[in-house]
Amino acid sequence: MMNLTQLVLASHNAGKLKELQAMLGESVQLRSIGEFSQVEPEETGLSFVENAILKARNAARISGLPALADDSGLAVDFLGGAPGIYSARYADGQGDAANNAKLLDALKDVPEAERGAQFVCVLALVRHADDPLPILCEGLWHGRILHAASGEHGFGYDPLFWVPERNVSSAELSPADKNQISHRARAMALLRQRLGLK
Ligand SMILES: O=c1nc[nH]c2c1ncn2[C@H]1C[C@H](O)[C@@H](COP(=O)(O)OP(=O)(O)OP(=O)(O)O)O1
Ligand SMILES: [Mg+2]
Repeated sequence: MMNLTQLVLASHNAGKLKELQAMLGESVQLRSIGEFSQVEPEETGLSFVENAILKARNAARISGLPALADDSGLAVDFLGGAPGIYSARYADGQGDAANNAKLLDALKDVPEAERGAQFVCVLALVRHADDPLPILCEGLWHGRILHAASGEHGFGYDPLFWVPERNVSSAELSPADKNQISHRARAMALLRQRLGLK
């Protein structure tokens, strides 16, 4: 269907590259879009799907390679699904620590039972920039927002995301363990099926 030995990953997030490459194994080499351009496209979509497609098309255009994009984020029940597609920009571009501080503050007096949240991941694969039929796969991961950060692994909101099936924060999971159960792992399992990868 396409030459899948090399894909460009339409992401400037090193954490995603590491996780996705580990999930794909050695059969497919993920090259970072950072090899081709440092300019990040504006994520103007209103959904994870739209932003994933937009990033994938942009990377395919720049690199000339088939492109995989990951648009993901954290949807918090008490906040009506925010920060959602705006997760990376929640604290106006000040980065992960500021995003986490803002989230803790927004949930300051919210009781345990109302702290439910889910990580969302949409993967989009385009064969070329104008591909009329992108492959789309999504994964969700349900958990709860902790009252304080815990753990050193992962990236982004991982230190605040309590994983009920393991009783630890997602930043306390080993990378291998997170890659078995995360939103990204679920989306990637679907993508592998779609591509006929073992
Ligand atoms: O497994 C995860 N563990 C913790 N946090 C996570 C995870 N997955 C997504 N997140 C957070 C990070 C960021 O605040 C937002 C993604 O935003 P998103 O625009 O998709 O990615 P990004 O800007 O970091 O890199 P890029 O757009 O170049 O792929 O959700
Ligand atoms: Mg982004």
